[in-house]
Amino acid sequence: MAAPRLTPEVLKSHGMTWEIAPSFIDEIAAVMQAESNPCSAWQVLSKQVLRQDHDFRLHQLLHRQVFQGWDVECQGPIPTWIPTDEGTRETNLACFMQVWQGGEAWEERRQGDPTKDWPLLQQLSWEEPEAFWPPVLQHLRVNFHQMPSRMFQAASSGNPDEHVWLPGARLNIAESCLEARDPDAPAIQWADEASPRVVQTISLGSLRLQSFHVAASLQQLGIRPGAAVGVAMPMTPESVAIYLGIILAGCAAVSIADSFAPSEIQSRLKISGAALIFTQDHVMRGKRQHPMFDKVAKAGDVRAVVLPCQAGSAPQAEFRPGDLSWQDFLRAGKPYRREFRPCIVHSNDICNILFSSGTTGEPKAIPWTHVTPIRCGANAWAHQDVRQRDVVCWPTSLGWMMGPWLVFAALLNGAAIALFNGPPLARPFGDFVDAARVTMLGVVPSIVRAWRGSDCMQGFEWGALRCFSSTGEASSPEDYHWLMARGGYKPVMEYCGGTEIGGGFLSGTLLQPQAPATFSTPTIGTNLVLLGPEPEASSSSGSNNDERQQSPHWSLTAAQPAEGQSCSSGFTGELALVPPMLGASQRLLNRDHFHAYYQGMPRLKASSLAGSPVLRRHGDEVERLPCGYYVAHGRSDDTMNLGGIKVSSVELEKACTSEVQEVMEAAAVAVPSLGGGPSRLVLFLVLQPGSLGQHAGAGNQPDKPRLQQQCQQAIRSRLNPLFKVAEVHVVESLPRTASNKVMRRLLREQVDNKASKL
Ligand SMILES: Nc1ncnc2c1ncn2[C@@H]1O[C@H](COP(=O)(O)OP(=O)(O)OP(=O)(O)O)[C@@H](O)[C@H]1O
Repeated sequence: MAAPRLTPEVLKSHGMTWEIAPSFIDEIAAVMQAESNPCSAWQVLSKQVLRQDHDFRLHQLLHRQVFQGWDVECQGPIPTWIPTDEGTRETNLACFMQVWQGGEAWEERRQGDPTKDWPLLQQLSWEEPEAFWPPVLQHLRVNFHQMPSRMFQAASSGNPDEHVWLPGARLNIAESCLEARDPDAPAIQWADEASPRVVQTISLGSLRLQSFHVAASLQQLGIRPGAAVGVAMPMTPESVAIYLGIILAGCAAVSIADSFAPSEIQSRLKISGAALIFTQDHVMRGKRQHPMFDKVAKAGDVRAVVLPCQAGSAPQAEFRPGDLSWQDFLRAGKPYRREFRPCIVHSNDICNILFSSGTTGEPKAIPWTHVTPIRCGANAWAHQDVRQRDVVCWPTSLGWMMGPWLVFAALLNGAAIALFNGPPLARPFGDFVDAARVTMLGVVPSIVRAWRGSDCMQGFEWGALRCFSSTGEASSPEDYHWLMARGGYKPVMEYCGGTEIGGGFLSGTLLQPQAPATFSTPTIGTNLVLLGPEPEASSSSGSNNDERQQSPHWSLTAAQPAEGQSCSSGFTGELALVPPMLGASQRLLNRDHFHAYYQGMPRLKASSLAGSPVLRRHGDEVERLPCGYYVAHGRSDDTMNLGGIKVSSVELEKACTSEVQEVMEAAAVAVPSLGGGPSRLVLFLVLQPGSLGQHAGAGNQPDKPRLQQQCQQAIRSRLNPLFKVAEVHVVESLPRTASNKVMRRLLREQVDNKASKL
C-alpha cells in the first residue's frame, strides 16, 4: 500500500495533535534528507523521533513512508529493526567470530564482517561439528568428568537414532549450570504479583545449595539414579531448585504443567514410571486458589512431596500415607547437602521427560538427554544473545519445553532466570520486567495480542531490554511491529522448533535486520530443507499433503541459497531437518521414534557429515523469502487446498484479523464438501470485546453474514479472490492445547461431525 504524503491533516488522522504536526514533519524531513538510505533513516526515526506514546498508526505510517521504494524481491522483507555497528560488535556471535579457529573453510571464506560472515558460520556450525562445538561448550562451561572422544560419531548403520553426540562423555548438566561461575552472581530474580517491583534475588551459590539439598534428600529417600521424578507445580524458585536437584541426583525430571487435569497428570506419570512427584497444595491464579495436590492425588498413588502455595506456611492438603511435606523432605537431606556429589552420567542418559503440546495428535513423551540442554544454551547464546549477568524472562511452565529451556539458556550462559509469580497478561508483569531489569523477554503471540488489546503495558521503558523472543505459534506482523515499538524498537527473535529438538531450527540474530513475524536464519548447528511438490506445481498444486507424503517427487531447497544463486528464491514447502542435530531426540517413550520422524521420508543425496541422511520430518509449512528469510505458515496438517490452490490456515487467519477490525482471533479450517468436490473454507471467529454491542444483528446476535462478507473481502484483497468463505462461526474462544496453541484439528472434527449428522 502506498503511503500518503505527510501533511498536518494526515498526521492528525494518525493521532497527532494539530499544534505539533508541522514541526514533526520538519523533523522527519530533516532525517530523510540527512540519511542516505531507508535503513539508516528508519534507525534514526525509530530510535530518536518516534516515541511509545505516539499512536501506533503513526509508527506504521512512517515505516511505510520510509520503505516505500523497498524492493522486497531483491532486498528481502522490510525490516523494522536494523542493527547498529556498535551493537553488532558487542554480540556473542561477533565476539566468537573474532577468535574462532574454524579451520580452512572459515579462514579462506570469511570476510571479517560479522554480518556478512554469519551465513558461513551458520553453515559450518552444522558441517564442522568438531571445530564448532568445543569452543561453544567451553563458553557454556560444560563440565566434563570424562571428555568426549569427539563431538559427533555417525552410526555405521546410517540410522540417525543411533548417531552419538559427545561419545564417551560423562557429565551432569545440572552441575554445569551451578558450578564454575561466581557463586554471588544472581541466578534467580523473582517477585510476587502483589509487589512486582520488590524483586528478590537468589544467588547462584544459594541455588546450588538448595538444589544439592534436594538431591541429597532424594538420595536419603532411596530414589536411585535413573528413576523418574515428577514436578507438577508452577515455575518458582523452589521448583527450579527441585528440577535441578532431580537432575543432580542422576534422575529424570518429569515436568508436568500445573494446568493439567488429573487424567493428563496420570498418563504422564504412568508413561514415565515416576517414583515420586513434587507438587503444591494449591496454585494461585489471580486472587483465586486452585487445588493442585488434589489433582495429583486423583492421578494415582505416586508418592508426593507437597510444598505450600504460601511460602513459609504448612501445606494445606490431606496427605495420603507416604506423602511428605516439603519441610520433612528437606529434613531428610539436610545433614548431607554440603557433601553431596552430583551423580555423573553418560551424555546419553535422560535428564528430563517432556511432553509435546499435542497440536497434531496425542502428546509425545520426549526424553531429553544431558546433551539436549546444550542446545538450549547454545541457541540462547547465538540467537537471543544471552550474556553473562543478563536477566532472562519467559513466562512459561516447567511442563512446556520453554520452562527447562529458560533454566539452561540462562544458567549455562551465566545469566539469571526471571520468574514472576503471577499472570503475564496484566500490568504488574510489566512492572516486574522493568524492576528486574530484564534483558531478554520471551513471549507467545497470545500474550502480545492481549497486551495490545488492553494497552496495559503503556509507558514502560524496559530500559535494560536488548531483545524479545517469541515462540509457540505463528505471530502476526502487525502485533509484532507494535511489540517492537512498545519496547522502544528492540528486535523480536522469532524462535521456532519443537520439544523434541530441545530448541529451535529457525530464528533471528542481532547481526541481521529483523522483520516482524519473520525468521532471518536457520539456527546454529541446523541444516534444513523445504520439501515441495514438483517445482512447476509448487504455487498451484492440486496435490494435498497426503499425496505429497507418498510422492516420490520431492523438490528440496537448502537452507541457505547456494553461492551465486539468486537471493530472490521464494519457495514454500514442508520443513524437514537434515540430521544430525545436536540435542534432537532419538527416542520416544510412547511411540516408535523412527516411525514418527523418519519413516517414508526422502534421503538427501549426500552430506559431508553422515553419508546420505534420511530427512527428519517436522511438519511445519514454511516459506523461504528472498535473502534467506523465512515465514512460518503453521502445521502442514493445517494447510489446505482450496479449489486446487494450496494455502495455509495462518495466512487466511492473518488476513481476517488484520483487515476486519472486530475480529480478535480467527481459525481457518478446510472441510471436505458433502458429496465430493473442493474443500470448503470454514472460519471460526472470536470478536473483540464489546464489538457485539456495536455491530450486533437481529436479536443481539453477531451479524454473521456481514462478518462473512468482510472476511471474504479481506481474503480476496490480501490473498486470492478464488478462496470462498463457506461458513463463519462466531465463538467465545478457540480450542487451545494446554500450552495455548490453537487446535484446528478439533474445529475440523466439529464441522465434520455436524455435517455427518445432516
Ligand atoms: N515462532 C514460531 N512461529 C511459528 N510456529 C511456531 C513457532 N514456535 C513454535 N511453533 C510451532 O510449534 C511447534 C512445536 O511445538 P511443540 O513441540 O510444543 O509441539 P506441537 O508440534 O505443537 O505438538 P505435537 O507434536 O504434539 O503435535 C512447531 O513445529 C511450530 O508448528
